[in-house]
This record gives sequence, C-alpha cells and structure tokens, in this order.
Amino acid sequence: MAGGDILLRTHGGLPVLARASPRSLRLRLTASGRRAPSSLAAAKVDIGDVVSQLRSGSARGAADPKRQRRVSEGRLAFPRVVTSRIRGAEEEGEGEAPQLDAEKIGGEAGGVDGSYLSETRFDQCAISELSLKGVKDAGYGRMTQVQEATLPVILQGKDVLAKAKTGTGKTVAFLLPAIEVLSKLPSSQRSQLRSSINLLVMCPTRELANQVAVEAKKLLKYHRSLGVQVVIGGTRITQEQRNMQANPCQILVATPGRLKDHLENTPGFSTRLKGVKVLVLDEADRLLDMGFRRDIEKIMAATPKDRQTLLFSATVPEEVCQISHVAMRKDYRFINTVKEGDEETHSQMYMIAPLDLHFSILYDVLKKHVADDADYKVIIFCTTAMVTKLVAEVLSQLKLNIREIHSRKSQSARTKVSDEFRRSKGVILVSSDVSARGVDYPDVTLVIQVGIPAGREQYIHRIGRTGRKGKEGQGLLLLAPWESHFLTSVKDLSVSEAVTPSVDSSTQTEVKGALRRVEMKSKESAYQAWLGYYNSNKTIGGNKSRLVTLGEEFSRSMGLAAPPAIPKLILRKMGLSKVPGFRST
Ligand SMILES: Nc1ncnc2c1ncn2[C@@H]1O[C@H](COP(=O)(O)OP(=O)(O)OP(=O)(O)O)[C@@H](O)[C@H]1O
Repeated sequence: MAGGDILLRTHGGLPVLARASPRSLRLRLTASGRRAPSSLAAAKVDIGDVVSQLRSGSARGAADPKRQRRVSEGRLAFPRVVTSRIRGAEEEGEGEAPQLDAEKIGGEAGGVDGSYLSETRFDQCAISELSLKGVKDAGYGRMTQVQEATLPVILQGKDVLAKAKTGTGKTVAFLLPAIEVLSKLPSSQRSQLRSSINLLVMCPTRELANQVAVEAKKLLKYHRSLGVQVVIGGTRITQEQRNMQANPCQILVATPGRLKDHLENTPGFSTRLKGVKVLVLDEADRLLDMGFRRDIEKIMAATPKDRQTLLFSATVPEEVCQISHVAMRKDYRFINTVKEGDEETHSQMYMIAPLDLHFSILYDVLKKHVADDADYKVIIFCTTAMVTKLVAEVLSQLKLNIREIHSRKSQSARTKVSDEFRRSKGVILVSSDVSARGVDYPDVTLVIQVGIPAGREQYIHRIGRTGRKGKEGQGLLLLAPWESHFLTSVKDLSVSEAVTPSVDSSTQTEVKGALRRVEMKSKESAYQAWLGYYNSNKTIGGNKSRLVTLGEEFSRSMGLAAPPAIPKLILRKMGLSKVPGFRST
C-alpha cells in the first residue's frame, strides 16, 4: 500500500486504525473475517465522511449507527461504500499524477464528494458562446476530470484514446470539442458539405446511441445550423433512409451493424461519409473486439484518412491499445484519468452460493434492499436474453416491481422500458448486457450480476451503472462455487465477500411457488440459452460431461426434475450432439 494512504481496518464494522498524509488521501476499508479474492480485500469509503470522522476524532467510518444496526441484523447485505476520486488527469508518460487535496473534498456539487468534477469551469475554456450556452442550460458548470483533460487536446486536432471511470462524463468529453470542430469549419466547406456527415459517433448498443444523441441535442441547442440523427438496428431502415434524405444532418450517431447496412444499401450514403471530420468510437474496446471489428473496419475505410479519431472507454485492455494504432494517427495521445493501481470500478461485494439457492438469495437480497431504501433502483444483469426473461418472470411472480430489457424485445419495447427506468425510482430492471455499457440511468442504488460475466471489462461496465457522478452505489456478484474462478480476473478490484444470507423456509416456499407459475416455455428457452453461454465459456465449456451435470443443476434451480430436451439442430450448432446426457427432440 502506498505511503500516503489511510488504512481503516474494521472489526465488527468499526474502524480501528487510521494512517494519513495531508497531501494524498486514499482510503480503504478492509472488512476483517471475510475471505477476499486478493490479499488486501479493499472497499473504498466516502473520503469526506472519514476526513470529518478523523477531524472529530470519532472515526465513524462504517457509517451511522442505524445503518450498522441494519448490517448486523443482516437487513443490509453490504457496507455503505462510495468511491473517492483522484483529481486531475494523468497522461501516460507525462509527469506525476495530480493528487487529491483532502481540504477540497466534500460539499461540492454533483456527487457525495463531488470529486469527479475538476476545478475548471466550462466558461474558462476556448469554446464558442453557442456551446457555452448549451452547456449552461444542460446544468453543467465545472468540467469533469476527463472533460478537463481531453478538451484542449481534442481542440488541438489530436487523435485521442481516453480512459475514464464509468459515469464521469465521457459523452460530453467527446461531443463538445467535436461540435466545436464542426462549428468552426469554414462556411465555404460547410455549404459544400451540406449533406455530408461531419461527425460520426459509433456506439455498441442502441440504448447508448439514443442517449448520446440526446446529449448532443442539449449541446447543439443554440447551434441552429447543426443537427443530429440516429441510425440503429431494430427500426425500419426505409424510415431511416427517408429521414436522412428529407433532413440530412452533419452529426450521425449509429450502431455498427445498421451503419454498415446503410453503407451497402443506401444510395449516396458512402459519399456522405466522405465528409467525416471527426470519428468517435464510444466504448471503443467493445467496438473493436471481435464481434464488431469487421463492420468497424469497413466503416472506417469509408471515411477520410485525415479525419480526427477519438476512442473513449472506461476499460482499455492491452489489445485495444494495439488495435488503436490502426484506427488513429501515429501521434495520438492516450489520456488516462484512472490513476495507475486505482480500482476502475465502484466498490462491490460477491457471494458464492449453490445454484439452486440463487433465486431465493436474489429474492432475499431484493426484499431487504427494497425495505431499506424507499428510493431503490436496481439493475440485475443476467447472462443471456432468455435467462434475463426467466429471471424477470420469476421475480414478477414474487410481486416485485420488475421491468425487463434484452435483445429479444422489440426496439420500441426496449426504448419504452429504458426511458421509464431512467425516470423512475422504486423499480428493478432485469437486463442482459444491452444495458451494460454507457447507459446513464441516474441514481441506481444496487447492481446485481447473476452468473459469470462475459469478462472483466463487462463486469466493470455493468457495475458502473451505479455510483455514477461520484454518488453512492452498491454492487453484488452472485456466483455458483464452480464459477468462482472468475474472481481471479477481478482480484485487483475492490471486491470483497459478502456473507451469504440464510434464506428462511417461507422465502424458499414463495420462490418455489413462483417458479411453478412460470411457463415451461420460458424455462426451456432459458435452459438452452444458459447451455449455449456456458458451453462457450473457455473454463466451463471445456469439460462437456461436467457441463451436463451443471445443466442439470441449473434446471433443478428452475424447479425442474429433469433438464428439458433440446432441438437436435441446436445441440449440433453447440457442438453437443455427441455428448451423452443431453436429451434431444
Ligand atoms: N460537467 C458535468 N457536470 C455535471 N454533470 C455532468 C457533466 N458532464 C456530464 N455530466 C453528466 O454525468 C452523467 C454521466 O455522464 P456519461 O454518461 O457521459 O458518463 P460516462 O463516463 O460516459 O459513463 P460510462 O462509462 O458508463 O459510459 C450524465 O448524466 C451527464 O449528463
């Protein structure tokens, strides 16, 4: 641990040791008596809280007595945790990372500690009056750290690869300077390029694309000559073609598949792309991973080579750094506002329990959370669309206020649920990974991930749906014992083990009843999807006979005595047709 850290060891929830340096404060709360995946199981605590505790000499650390009572009574599964932030950006290879000044924390606007904001106000920057007015109307006064760090570099015309924590304003960080670039295009060029696309933003999901367009509209409020359009899958392409023809906009926000469709099938579209001045890949690592890579390469090839390229994400794995050479000019800048060694996520817990208890545990945790926080707003991430549907149906049967979102829902249903969840409190959204990245739902109180996430990056993005803008949030990862190997990939993050609640028999009976009421069709689909997911997991899918046993375990968890039969074709597609133990139809 670094010399400037404060260490609060807890015993029965009470901090017993504190060490601090006035210049740099990083706080860790370690919970004694709990097994953790790393040698130092660390959960960050509200820096403002602890500073005042130390000043008053009371070391209240683990928060208010009412809350402690709830934890000890088992009514609250996790300690209250807030991530503190390091102020200032760190540019790779350039100087020392700016340190957090303890005197300046607390009481600032925005989050609990406000430290996701920088000291710099937008009106201190070289941006146009029109943009400034838009920024002001959007309610933004000071820049977030990533905005402060990237704005001048983007305005210089550099390509940028930026990494910043989830929920810290990356969208404005790329939109604002890009809009500035567009608004400064010489008028001769602008009229010449009237129908061309000058700013192209690519997003991995439809929800995110819509959200980026909404943010763009806010910033464009006074830029009367600039407009934004969205093209996403799941909507009628002909309608999009008509809209683009009737009112071609300079800014296009798109998902890769649909954009490629337009490139191949919409007359004049490829010519419009020749006008791209700025290309943004939001959630760049997701866009550049194998699923989207081909589409992205094709789209990039259709845009001019001398464009400015901006890649933004909360996670930038090594492979992305390598691929980014292809997308960007040689002198691109890597701007990283996540301090080296600092956790990339908000604090969180994990729970290991047998699969057949997962529904009961989930129900138990939710009941307690709902009772504890009248303004609860929960997202439950599941492994696949069909498992998501099943979990939503079971929890709805248990009379919880459930919404469901995944790729098998129509786009209009997805948009409706997404908009409703954004506005609401007192609701639980059961979701597949369509909500994992970028989607900005304010005030999410708890994120639960059930089953092994697709990878470390996906885990980080999912947990980033809570604790946004420096606010408070909780995270729980619920795994079966045979999934616990996943923890090694997140051992450097602040994940500590939560005590598995002992679920009482009445809860179990309620859950069994709910499972009985769910249609067989939903269970069959969930079983197939579950099998496909774990079959393609490197560690679990490698051993097929074990997969048979685990599949039996999963079907028992749905209340079935035996696993459902699977259509021959599907078994063949999964490469499981010769594996003894699977029944086919
Ligand atoms: N300067 C600012 N001051 C206050 N709020 C801001 C500022 N900039 C952006 N926001 C708000 O912060 C929230 C999070 O922003 P955004 O969704 O862009 O985060 P992000 O870093 O892209 O998150 P993710 O990694 O999950 O995609 C949004 O509600 C946005 O409106």
